[in-house]
Amino acid sequence: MLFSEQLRKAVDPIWEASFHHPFVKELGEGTLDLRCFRYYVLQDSYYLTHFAKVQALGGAMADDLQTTASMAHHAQNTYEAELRLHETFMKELGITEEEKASFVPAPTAYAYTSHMYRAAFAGHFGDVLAAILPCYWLYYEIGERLKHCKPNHPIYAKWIEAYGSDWFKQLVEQQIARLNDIAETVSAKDLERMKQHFWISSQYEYLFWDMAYKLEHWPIEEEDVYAKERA
Ligand SMILES: Cc1ncc(C[n+]2csc(CCO)c2C)c(N)n1
Repeated sequence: MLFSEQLRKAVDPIWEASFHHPFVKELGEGTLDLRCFRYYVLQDSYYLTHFAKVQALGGAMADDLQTTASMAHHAQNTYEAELRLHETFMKELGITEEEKASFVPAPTAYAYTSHMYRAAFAGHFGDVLAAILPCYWLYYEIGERLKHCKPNHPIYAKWIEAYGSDWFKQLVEQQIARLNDIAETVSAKDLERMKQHFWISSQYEYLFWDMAYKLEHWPIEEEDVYAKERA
């Protein structure tokens, strides 16, 4: 069994939980509360900024120049495809500069991005790839599942379109193939560590939906901007 297949099997219950999370289901149905999506877009912009940095770190850690160049290209892609999409959403949702300036990463967004840096710190390029692969792969599977949903909210339809597209499929396949190539060359101990990064990232992907659905916040905050909305 390919290393990627072993990983996919190990996280199946976690990914199933993501597929059935109310955030994902309601996004597909178009019934998701816009406050949750708005919150998600802000937290995800923070996440993507760090994701691009981790991709660039991975590029710096790669053994060959082709992979370095490819990872740098992927980092640019995160900016061009996803962060720009979020910028459009922010405009459409009327998120103000003031709101952006007072942004605070939520506990889960902070923990998830920290996990990716920690994986990078663990050793080699394979660690980085294993930690970032669920982001590509899970979103691809969600995109495939939601592809046929026609939520009557244009923002949700645009989100689904982004992840259900063919360019995205190629991106995911390329990273899976890369991970399998690396798996052939590293030790059993390395593979175990990579498996753990993948598993933890999968758990955080689930937590990320949950964070947005519940408008998660730190237990003690000077000014809780979401307190009024939760009340
Ligand atoms: C929490 C969270 N996880 C995964 C993605 C999806 N994603 C993030 S970077 C990347 C690769 C380059 O586009 C992909 C697919 C997201 N947006 N937010």
